[in-house]
Amino acid sequence: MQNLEITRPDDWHLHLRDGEAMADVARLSARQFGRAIIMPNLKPPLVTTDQALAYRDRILAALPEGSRFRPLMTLYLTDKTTPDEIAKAKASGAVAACKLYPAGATTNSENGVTDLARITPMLEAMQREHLPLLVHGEVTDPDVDIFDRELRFIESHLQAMVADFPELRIVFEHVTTAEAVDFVRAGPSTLAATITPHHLLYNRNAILAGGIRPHFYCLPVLKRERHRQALLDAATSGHPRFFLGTDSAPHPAQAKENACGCAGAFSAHAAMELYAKAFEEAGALDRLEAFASHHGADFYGMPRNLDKLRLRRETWEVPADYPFGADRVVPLGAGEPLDWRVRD
Ligand SMILES: NC(=O)N[C@@H](CC(=O)O)C(=O)O
Ligand SMILES: [Zn+2]
Ligand SMILES: [Zn+2]
Repeated sequence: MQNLEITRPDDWHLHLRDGEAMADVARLSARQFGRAIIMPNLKPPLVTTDQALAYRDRILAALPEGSRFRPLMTLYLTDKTTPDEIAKAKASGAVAACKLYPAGATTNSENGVTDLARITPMLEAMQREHLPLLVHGEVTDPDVDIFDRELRFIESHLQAMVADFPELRIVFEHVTTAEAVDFVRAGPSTLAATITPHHLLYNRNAILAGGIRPHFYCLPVLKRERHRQALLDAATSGHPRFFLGTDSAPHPAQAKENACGCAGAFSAHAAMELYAKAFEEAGALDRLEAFASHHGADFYGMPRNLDKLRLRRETWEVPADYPFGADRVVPLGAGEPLDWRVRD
C-alpha cells in the first residue's frame, strides 16, 4: 500500500502549553487533526470556565491563517471546584470535559484533587450535565512502586467511580498496562480509554537500556513489553472504547535533559505517522481509521469529521529538534526513520 486516506482524525488528549511556544506546537497538531481535547494543566491551571475560554481564544489566535482546527476545552478539577462552575462550563458550549489529576501525580498537578472523596458533588454535577470525566489514573502514594501506580488506581478508585456514577462518561487517559485494558474491556459503555503513540511503540527499555534517555520519560511511565503488546491489541482490535489521544506533552529540551528531568513526550510533529507505524507493525493498518477518526467522536457524542487526511509511503528522518518559542523541543523518535508521511 502506497497511500492511505482516512477520515480526518481527532486527538482526544493534547497539551499545547501557552505563550510564544504554543504557536510552534499548535500548528503541528492543526496540520493533522480536526479537533483536540486540550489539557488544562497550565501554570496556573485552568480551573474556571472563563480561564478555559480565554485560553481557547489564545489558541485560536496562535493557529495558522485559515486553520479549521477546533480546540475542545477542559476544566481542571481541584478540591474547590463547585457544581455551579461545572454547570457554567457545560453552558459555555466550549468546554467538552473535566480533568481529574490526583494532586502530585504528574506535570503541573500540584493543584489537583487531594482526596477523591471530596469530589463526589462535582462528579454528580458532571453526570447531570453530561460532561465527561477525564482521568490521569495513577495513585500518588510514595510507598507504591511507580510501575504499579496505574493498577493501584484502578483497584482503589476507578472501580468504585465507575460503579457509583453509572451515567458518567469516564475516559481513562493514556492507559499503559494490560490490567487497564482488561478493565476498560470489561467495563460499561460509559468507560473508554485513550492510548498514546509512545506507549504503542516503546517499552521501558527505551528509557533505561544502554543509557538513560529522558525523552522517553513520561507519566504514566513506559511499562514492560507484555503491556505494550496488550495496548497494541486493544488499539488494533476495533473495540470502540479505545481511541487516539497522543498526550503530546512538549517541554523545553533542557528541562528534560536534566538531573531531574520532567515527564512528557512530544509527538505532535508526526502523530499520525507514529500511529501508522505501530498499526502497520501489527498488520492492522486497516484498523487505524476507526481508532483515530471514529471511536473518539462517537464516544464524546460528536459528529465524525467530514474531510480526509492523506498519508503516503515515504521514508523520512525525524528531525533532532523543533522550535519551541525561545527554546527547542526534542520530538519522539528524533533521528529515527518513519515510513509514512502526512500530505499537505
Ligand atoms: N504525560 C506526561 O508525562 N506529562 C504531561 C501530563 C500528563 O498528561 O500526565 C505534561 O503535561 O507534561
Ligand atoms: Zn496524565
Ligand atoms: Zn497529558
